[in-house]
Amino acid sequence: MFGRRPERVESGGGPRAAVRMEAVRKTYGNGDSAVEALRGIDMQFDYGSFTAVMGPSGSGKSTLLQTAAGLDQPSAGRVLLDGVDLTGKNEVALTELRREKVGFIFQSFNLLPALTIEQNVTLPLKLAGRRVDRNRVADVIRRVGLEQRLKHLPGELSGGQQQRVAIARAVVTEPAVVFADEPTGALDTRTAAEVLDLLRESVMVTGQTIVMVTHDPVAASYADGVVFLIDGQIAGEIRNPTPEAVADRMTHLTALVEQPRRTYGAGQSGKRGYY
Ligand SMILES: Nc1ncnc2c1ncn2[C@@H]1O[C@H](COP(=O)(O)OP(=O)(O)OP(=O)(O)O)[C@@H](O)[C@H]1O
Repeated sequence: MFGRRPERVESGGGPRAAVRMEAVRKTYGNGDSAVEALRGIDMQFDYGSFTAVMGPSGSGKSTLLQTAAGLDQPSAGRVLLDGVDLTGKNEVALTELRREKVGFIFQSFNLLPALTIEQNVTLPLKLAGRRVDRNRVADVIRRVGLEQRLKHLPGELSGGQQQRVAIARAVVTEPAVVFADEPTGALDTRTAAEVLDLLRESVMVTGQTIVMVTHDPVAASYADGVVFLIDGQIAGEIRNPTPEAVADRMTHLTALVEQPRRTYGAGQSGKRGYY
């Protein structure tokens, strides 16, 4: 339904990562006020995988997403996006790379209110300087079930419908990876399930790679795997997650984080003794 795309392979013929993070560190500020948001992340997101990123508040999920997407530069280590090393690239080059290789879905939809649904979905193609194939745009909008709404404005749609437009906008350029930041955070349970079904479908049918930050174990269970962060480090992984397994792990991790806070009053930049 989403149309097929050729599998991306390395010159050697093996599968390649849509995103690879090598020893990535990110420090905000300096001196006494420095916060180590990421403390040595080594991981990769394979083509065609759907990964949820979870962790307690302040564990570094947003920072991981921003560095993986080339929205922010690591303080150390490197990020390869669709095989391209982002290290040392200036803002203009990063913007071009993002337009070519990345799609975004946000909790708050972030559609442009004065543009129609069709124009919103077309925009990433125009920004990337690509030829706009109206049939293709219509097809992507049809796949998210909004073909009757092409000429409507976002304000005329429900939250769930707006998020479906955002999915169409994110996949229209056939990006190497879609980053979704709490995509169901503003939706009721049933609408959230519809949106997650669509994300899952784009992975199953077109091999879209998706990295999704979420606080919701049910949302995470739609992914192939869940990566857990604590204090800017990877604290484990679950393959083929169920909501129960994810919730259990989160309860355990949150207890680990809160225990030293209660005992020592450590701040978010403080070193904690649970490793
Ligand atoms: N721009 C910034 N300047 C200074 N510190 C920051 C900045 N952005 C994030 N931080 C800090 O880095 C750490 C990780 O933050 P991040 O937002 O990545 O965590 P998170 O897991 O996404 O949190 P939440 O679930 O609450 O959104 C936190 O201690 C946060 O306070």
